[in-house]
Amino acid sequence: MSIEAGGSTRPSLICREVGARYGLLEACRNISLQVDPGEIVALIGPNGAGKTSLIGALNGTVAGSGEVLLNGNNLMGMATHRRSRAGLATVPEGRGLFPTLTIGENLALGARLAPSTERAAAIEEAAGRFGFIRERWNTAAGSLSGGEQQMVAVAKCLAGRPTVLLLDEPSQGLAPIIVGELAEALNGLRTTGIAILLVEQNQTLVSITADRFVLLAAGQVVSQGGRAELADRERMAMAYFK
Ligand SMILES: Nc1ncnc2c1ncn2[C@@H]1O[C@H](COP(=O)(O)OP(=O)(O)OP(=O)(O)O)[C@@H](O)[C@H]1O
Repeated sequence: MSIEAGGSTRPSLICREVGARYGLLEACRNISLQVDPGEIVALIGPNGAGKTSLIGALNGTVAGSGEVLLNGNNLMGMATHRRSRAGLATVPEGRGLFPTLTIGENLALGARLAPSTERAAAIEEAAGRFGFIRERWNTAAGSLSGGEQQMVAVAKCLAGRPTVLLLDEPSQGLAPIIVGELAEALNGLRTTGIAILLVEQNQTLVSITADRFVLLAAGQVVSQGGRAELADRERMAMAYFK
């Protein structure tokens, strides 16, 4: 499926039978899922379920198998930087910022993935999504709070005008009020048509952002569902969240 966003047709992220391995250890296998434009899909599951490994197989930082289809191309087998160029952006668990560079410099680096004629506008747009960014433009990223760093990391990815955003545990270490701000920002990205795959163990963030969830356990998909099931907070909390 694809929708019109910002005047252009956006593709879905389609994963077919994706696996990830570390040598002989198979961290996940046969994962098939789809994230449509403007959709937020939460990848949930207990510690060690294989969520981060799946993200790695998608972006090329972990050995992967299967198909990762975006815009008619199979990204599996491509080098990581080529997958980024193809529109797949990742905010990794450690956030991936350059701590000694300023916010502005980090966004400028992110924008290098956007076509050169679009970079200035892409930076402007990404910065505008988070209130504090403009005010603290010349501040070193490493001196920001955890929540601010998380938002700058998202903005850095957005500056590259990606089609798909992979987010690995963005709420980790953040105060509840900051998680709320992050949720608001993620929900605000729907209108851009970006497809978001959100690895998350924070039940609040998942329940207020995700359109659908995919539940992994022991490296396999054991359940999938929509908002209705996500709303069953108690069952989810008892079974799968920290
Ligand atoms: N670099 C690595 N080398 C070897 N095995 C690894 C490596 N990273 C993860 N694993 C193993 O792969 C399996 C899946 O781990 P993974 O980190 O993907 O799970 P997860 O669902 O993201 O868990 P968590 O929520 O704790 O991050 C686990 O058995 C883990 O021990």
